Amino acid sequence: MWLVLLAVLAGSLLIIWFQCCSFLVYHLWRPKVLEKVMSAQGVTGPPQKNLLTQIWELPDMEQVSHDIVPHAIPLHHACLQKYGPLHMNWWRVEPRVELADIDLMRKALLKGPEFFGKSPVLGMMADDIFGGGVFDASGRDWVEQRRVVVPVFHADKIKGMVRTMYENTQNFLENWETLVRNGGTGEKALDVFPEFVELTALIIGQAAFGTSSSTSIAIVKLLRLLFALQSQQVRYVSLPFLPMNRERWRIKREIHRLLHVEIDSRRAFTRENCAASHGSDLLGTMLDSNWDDELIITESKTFYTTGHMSLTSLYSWVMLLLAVNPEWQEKARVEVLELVAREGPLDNAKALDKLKLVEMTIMETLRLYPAFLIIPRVALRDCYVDHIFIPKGLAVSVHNTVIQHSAEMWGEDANEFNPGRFANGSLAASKHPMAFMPFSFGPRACVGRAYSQVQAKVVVASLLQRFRWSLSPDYRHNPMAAGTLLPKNGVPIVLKLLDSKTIVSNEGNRREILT
Ligand code: HEM
Repeated sequence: MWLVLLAVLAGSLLIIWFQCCSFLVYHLWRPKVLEKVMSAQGVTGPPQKNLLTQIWELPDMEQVSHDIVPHAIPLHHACLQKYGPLHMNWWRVEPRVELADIDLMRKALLKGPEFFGKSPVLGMMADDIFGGGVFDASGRDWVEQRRVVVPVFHADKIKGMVRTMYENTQNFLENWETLVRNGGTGEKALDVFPEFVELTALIIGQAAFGTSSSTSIAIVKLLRLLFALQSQQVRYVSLPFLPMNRERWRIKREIHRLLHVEIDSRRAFTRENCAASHGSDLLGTMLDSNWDDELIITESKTFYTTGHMSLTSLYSWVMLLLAVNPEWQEKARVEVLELVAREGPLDNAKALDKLKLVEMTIMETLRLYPAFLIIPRVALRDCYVDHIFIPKGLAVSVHNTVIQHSAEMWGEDANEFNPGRFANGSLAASKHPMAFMPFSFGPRACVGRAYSQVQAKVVVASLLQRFRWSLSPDYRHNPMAAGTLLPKNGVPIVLKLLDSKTIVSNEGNRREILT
């Protein structure tokens, strides 16, 4: 009996000892070694700081300024000013090399999956959602997952999704019209941010999983709750008995239950119809690839999240920018109404291709308010980025937003809203063809790029076709990087129905629009 107790005690002590050692190695010794390797190359920076805590306390901006870098990532901004476009910094215990030099950024992003992966420190922030999926994975796992999911979001496949996007958007905006009409005053103030969460959720649910609107919205709302709880957990303390963590696990179980129901019903449908395939959408493709249920659930969480988060932010920022730039709102509306009058409903890819001003507006919004402020990587093995030696385990931050706001790249009006700069396409819009990178580039570039570009045109064109809007006096400007760059206080907008069928065309002539 005593011997058993002694053995258990010794075993426990050994485990604790190992854990302490690995904590010391990975959290104290290894980071310092990495820092030293970089400082030997002349790449230095400030002492260790916890950069992640800052965003939650940021006060609102005094006015609607698009110069968001000093506001949304103030410590990074200050360090870039002080130490230049190549320096060292810390995210919690993780040393990182910060890159804001366009050529180094390009070379880092083009590195293959054998060299660069995703950082475990970032993974910790949203592990419940992304952990193990294509957004988070590295190395071979990532290669296999990406091989399966990329074809589903190929530009040619997206053309077949336009109708789904269009119909869902029209139905959704009809509810907005009813709200305005029922208001009695001819206008209605609405925080559009939570509205776009629902719209993007139901589109990704139907386009990628064939799921009903109510289930898609339920899944996305639970994922948002989970994300918020896990971010708080990183912010405070991670203890299993905290009610916050019990709530986290409850929500996670419920999301998994809902996704299991979807997987089972797709399997049953395929069996009952003796079909050779489970379908060509994302869910069908994953099932046909014989992935196990756990991986399908992880990937489903990834796509429900990526499929709604960035687009919700994009539409909110578009509405803000067009509200404070009414002349651009009017120009883009004329383009939409004229196209509809000529070609009928914008429910097909061919018609959407003709929306040039709308496209320029979307690009300018993504330049000023990109979904991700920094693109993170971690070296999976010793390698070089240009002449700089990057030791295995060192994290790398690519400062895409800094470049997208750089006066050197975009001219003195870099922080102004001017969609006109994209008149000749994104490559010619700045001094460097790579300076516009909201979807990143290289092997890990956004999987949902074509999907987003098409859906954004459908949604923005539909908004312009139905409403004229201005900013509510309640709006408080606070772009905050919480997962994606989102408006911390929402975007309350005053909506009005288009009151006249006659508009001024972009050439300045009055023209009848027959819609
Ligand atoms: C405005 C919309 C969007 C923007 C600006 C955006 C931007 C990005 C960026 C910057 C990355 C990181 C790339 C990197 O690490 O180099 C990314 C990754 C990713 N995005 Fe998007 N995204 C958008 C919408 C979407 C949508 C709608 C989906 C899904 C339907 C999606 C799926 C993904 C996935 C799966 C990844 C991970 C790719 C990988 O690591 O291999 N995104 N996105």
